[in-house]
Amino acid sequence: MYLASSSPRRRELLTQLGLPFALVLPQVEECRRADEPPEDYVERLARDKAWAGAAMASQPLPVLAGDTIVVLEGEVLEKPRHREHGLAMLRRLSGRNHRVMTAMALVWNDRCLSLRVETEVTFRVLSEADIDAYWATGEPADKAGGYGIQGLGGRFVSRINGSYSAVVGLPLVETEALLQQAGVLPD
Ligand SMILES: Cc1cn([C@H]2C[C@H](O)[C@@H](COP(=O)(O)OP(=O)(O)OP(=O)(O)O)O2)c(=O)[nH]c1=O
Repeated sequence: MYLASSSPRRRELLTQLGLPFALVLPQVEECRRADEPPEDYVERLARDKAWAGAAMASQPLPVLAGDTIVVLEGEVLEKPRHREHGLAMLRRLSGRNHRVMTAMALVWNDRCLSLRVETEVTFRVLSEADIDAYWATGEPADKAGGYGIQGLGGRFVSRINGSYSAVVGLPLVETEALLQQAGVLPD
């Protein structure tokens, strides 16, 4: 199969499912439509990435793609555009709960199956020094919500309710079930 993703985290997680895959790297514009609910947006992006990946694939094999967003009080926090944006995101996440939504899509035989997983994450209160020092590590820059639970950002997370692998970018249990449903993996 193919994984349509440039994310090293998705690559590592998919490896945990134990099936061989090749990469395709489609470019999909990530732009939320006016009034598009976050739930629909994240799933649309995953589907767009999978279809774009299928259009590039050189062999007729299944194509898997995903998207992750952070949602705070109905607002979508994507990747920080610059330092101030990243710092502002971390200030907003400080001492509060947010939801991480990850959608996965699989295109196979001209059909697309998709799913969405939601996880609740609680941050401890962050000081300005915490936020400054974390930004300076470079870790937040390419991550939805401006943090990585699997890295240095993990020390800000006081509680998680849901799937850890979904927060990192690829929900293992649900993705395995999706691949089984499509017949890519045996039941
Ligand atoms: C919240 C959170 C996000 N992330 C990452 C997962 C995703 O890689 C990234 C969100 O961006 P995405 O747009 O979902 O993915 P991507 O651009 O990195 O890769 P691609 O579209 O090519 O598949 O944020 C973490 O690694 N850890 C976390 O704790």
